[in-house]
Amino acid sequence: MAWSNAAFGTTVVAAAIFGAFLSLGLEQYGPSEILLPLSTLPLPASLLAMFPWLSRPSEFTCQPHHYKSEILSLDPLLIYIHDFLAPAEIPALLEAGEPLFQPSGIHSNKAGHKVKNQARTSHSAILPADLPVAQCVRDRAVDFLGTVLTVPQGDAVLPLQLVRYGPDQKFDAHYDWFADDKLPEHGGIKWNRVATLLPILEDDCTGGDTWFPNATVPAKAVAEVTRQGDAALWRVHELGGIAVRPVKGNAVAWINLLANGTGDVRTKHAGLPVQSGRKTAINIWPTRFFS
Ligand SMILES: O=C(O)CCC(=O)C(=O)O
Ligand SMILES: [Fe+2]
Repeated sequence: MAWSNAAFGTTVVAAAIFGAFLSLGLEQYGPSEILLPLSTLPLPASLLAMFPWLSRPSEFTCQPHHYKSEILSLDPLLIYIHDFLAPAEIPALLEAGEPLFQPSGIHSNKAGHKVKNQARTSHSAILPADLPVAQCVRDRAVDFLGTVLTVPQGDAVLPLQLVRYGPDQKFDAHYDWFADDKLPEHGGIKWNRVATLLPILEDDCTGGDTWFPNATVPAKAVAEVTRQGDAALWRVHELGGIAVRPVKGNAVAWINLLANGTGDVRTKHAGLPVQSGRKTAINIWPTRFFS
């Protein structure tokens, strides 16, 4: 037997500790969410030597998704996605973004430069493209969009951008797509945003709805949300269209480009001012590059 008594003993103790953590984790979180809590526990050095992946907090195992989607508006197409984010993804994304927030910009020219503008007073944090949890969310967005995207043949999802609003901060009505003559360039290649997915990370706020002034919904749906009152996920806006309430974990998705590749003016939207508290969302922008 090549194993020494000491090595055997260490292994048994380590396995026992690992088993205890595992059962604790399973009870509290269920099998799919165990990796994140485990990686935050102080673990003995012998255990870390045997399972080095436990010591890397940036590691993240993609969570199985449980989202449900429903169409909010056909004209333009707006899709509401319940539980787009898995619960363990939310703190991991916020933690990664926290040190990276800067005043949000607006694209000013074709070179892709951004400038500050009073129309957009939020803060944004661009997450590293190789952040494991961001890759999980990005891959889910690609799956969700199905045939809308051709990844990797020409389309891509840009690094996720967190966007955060405090009191009185907002983003006035705008489009996420660029007009043909204003397409930004990356390394000399023009690009445009095919679609937008906007999942919510923090909803502890009043105000902060995402308003789609051109969205149309059938009268029966309006009657139903009116009946639901404050519990409704969206409301009819006094100036037209619908305003979608920020709800942690849920998302709204829409398609920015028409089939002919030009921008859809019906997708105009605004991040209405947060009145109190804080709202944080993710801009997921599946992007088409024109070679
Ligand atoms: O925060 C919102 O509700 C909208 C954000 C948005 O439209 C954007 O960042 O492009
Ligand atoms: Fe937008």
